[in-house]
Amino acid sequence: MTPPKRPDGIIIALDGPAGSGKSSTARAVAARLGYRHLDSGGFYRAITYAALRAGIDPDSWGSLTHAQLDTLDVHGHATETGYRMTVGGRDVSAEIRAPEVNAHVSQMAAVAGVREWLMDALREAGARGGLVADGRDIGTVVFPDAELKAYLICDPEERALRRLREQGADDLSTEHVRAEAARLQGRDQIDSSREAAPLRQADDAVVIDTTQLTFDEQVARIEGLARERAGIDRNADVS
Ligand SMILES: Nc1ncnc2c1ncn2[C@@H]1O[C@H](COP(=O)(O)OP(=O)(O)OP(=O)(O)O)[C@@H](O)[C@H]1O
Ligand SMILES: Nc1ccn([C@H]2C[C@H](O)[C@@H](COP(=O)(O)O)O2)c(=O)n1
Repeated sequence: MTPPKRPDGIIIALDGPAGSGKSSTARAVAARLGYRHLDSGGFYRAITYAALRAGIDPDSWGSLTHAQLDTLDVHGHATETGYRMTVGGRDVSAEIRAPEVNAHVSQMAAVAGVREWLMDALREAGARGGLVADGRDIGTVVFPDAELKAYLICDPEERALRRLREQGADDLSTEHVRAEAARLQGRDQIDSSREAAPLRQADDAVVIDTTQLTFDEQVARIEGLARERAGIDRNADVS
């Protein structure tokens, strides 16, 4: 097995539709390997939050210039385990998960200029390796040379149920679950049909259907593949 060509370890790319388990799995795999987790959706969310807060009309987002994006003062700060998003120097970890951001983030992520503007920051995070990055285009565009690519899929109603449970929803009726599944599929439709870096499976990705898996099973599966690709045994240091 060829040793990793990056000083801190391999890059693991996790892509897939909304709510398929990417971020939670990426965080857990990173913790097990002692790697950093990059939640790339958090960057798109922080830009969306900043633009809404600045009162920029969503209908004009398509023509945002790099200079305008700079003035939004959006930054991702590396921590021991991942990245913390700030806007205007303030931590916005909670704000970027708000319903208003959920409703608009796919629109922002479809803007080619925004994606270009963000690319350096995302690639910088992987410069030394030792990274588990999740998103929609990580294995296809951001890190096409990632040593391990996994594409997570899951039945829409199961994704909806998991999302509603995560939010502590009282109403888990079929009707409510189906409505949430439709919302998730609406986001998938925008993410996969846009011109700029659409959501799609990389040719060399391992597809993992999480519908029937427990969380621990999917984490163990990816951890195992990562250890194989990094050429290290289970008990050894992965870096
Ligand atoms: N196998 C599983 N069994 C049960 N729950 C799971 C499983 N995998 C993930 N989850 C839960 O599903 C929810 C969605 O997972 P997560 O946020 O990781 O998805 P995601 O793909 O990153 O979503 P998004 O694209 O919207 O950011 C979380 O509450 C997570 O804990
Ligand atoms: N690499 C990425 C990451 C995210 N997006 C889009 C997809 C969603 O519309 C939005 C938020 O992502 P989430 O936090 O729900 O994973 O950002 C993308 O286009 N490319």
